[in-house]
Amino acid sequence: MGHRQFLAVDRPLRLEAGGVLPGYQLAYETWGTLNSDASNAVLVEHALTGDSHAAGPAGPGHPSPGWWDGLIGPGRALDTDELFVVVPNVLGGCQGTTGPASPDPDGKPWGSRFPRVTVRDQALAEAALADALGVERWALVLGGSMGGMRALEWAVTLPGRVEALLVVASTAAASAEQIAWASPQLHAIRADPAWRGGDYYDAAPGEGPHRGLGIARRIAHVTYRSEPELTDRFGRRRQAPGDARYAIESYLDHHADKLVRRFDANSYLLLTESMNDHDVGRDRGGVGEALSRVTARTLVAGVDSDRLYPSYQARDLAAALPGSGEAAVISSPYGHDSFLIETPQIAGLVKALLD
Ligand SMILES: CC(=O)SCCNC(=O)CCNC(=O)[C@H](O)C(C)(C)COP(=O)(O)OP(=O)(O)OC[C@H]1O[C@@H](n2cnc3c(N)ncnc32)[C@H](O)[C@@H]1OP(=O)(O)O
Ligand SMILES: N[C@@H](CCO)C(=O)O
Repeated sequence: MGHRQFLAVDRPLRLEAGGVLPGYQLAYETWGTLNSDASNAVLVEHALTGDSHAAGPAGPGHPSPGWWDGLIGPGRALDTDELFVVVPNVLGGCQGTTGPASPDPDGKPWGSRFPRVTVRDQALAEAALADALGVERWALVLGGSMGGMRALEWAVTLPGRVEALLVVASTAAASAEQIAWASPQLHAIRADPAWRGGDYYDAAPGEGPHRGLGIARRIAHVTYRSEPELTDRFGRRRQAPGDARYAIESYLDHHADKLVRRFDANSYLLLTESMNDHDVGRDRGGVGEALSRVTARTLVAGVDSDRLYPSYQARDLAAALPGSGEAAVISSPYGHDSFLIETPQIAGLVKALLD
């Protein structure tokens, strides 16, 4: 429990954009025990640079403690004395699940040949994990940001398999603004000469497209926080005497340095484009029509200071989801990243939905 496991899926996955993956591996972690009628399983979906390690301390293969540790564990909102909590790493990612850095059937890294993957494909890929674990119907599927997109796709694509749904700081379809913020990030990586068209896996250690990925993370990280928070925390301060950088620049450098040490640039591109492509209404007669398929008990929450996924998107989503009440508001100065920081508020939402 709480250590990384792997599921090998040996059948082809036909992808929405037309490609095929001949097979794939999913990395996942679980906490708690599946009960005899498999009615206590919860699926937790991570965001862009998250992974399967949602709970527990740092350890081998996990440089950081679980990203929703405050939520998952004995006596916590996702009480692992009662619930069986499952967290897969997303398809196309780089933390154990098949992605561009993984070997193709000939044993060479996929690199530029890895097919385009949508959020819908990612949810369907995870259905194989539910099957393998013996979970026909999740008691709850939840996630924030990109994880919220995946949770929503589960509830629309496989409505009979989702009893309750919690979507935090996310949207039914990526907006022009969200695609706009992603655009310079994609360009930054592709403009890095070390990216080499996506086939850089033979580069010496430290010589991959780290500059491009670091620039992408700096741009993204600004959008993850709020303007008042940055003003309060950093203002116009310089980082240190003799350091020409402003403190905010040093902060962004730090987050860029941390990401390039743990994340693959091609996965960043792929996942960013899957978020750009996210639209639950695609080929389903539009967003309203798609959301009308959802049978789960639902709760949607937005963050009042989120400039990347503004809270009106949560309100619109809640209004269009059958049976969902008004969107909940997470009140926080921390912007989009509040879904990772304000765990007591998320815990309240989980409890409200489960009770
Ligand atoms: C679900 C998932 O998908 S995400 C997986 C986890 N997410 C991430 O790692 C994303 C990147 N990190 C983050 O977004 C945030 O750190 C969060 C959301 C995880 C936590 O937010 P907070 O607790 O508010 O952390 P904050 O953004 O202030 O960052 C703290 C770090 O910045 C560093 N820092 C703060 N000020 C400065 C500065 N002026 N110069 C350099 N570094 C600085 C701190 O030392 C600390 O470093 P550490 O994380 O290596 O210990
Ligand atoms: N900090 C989060 C934000 C994206 O939603 C991440 O890196 O996954």
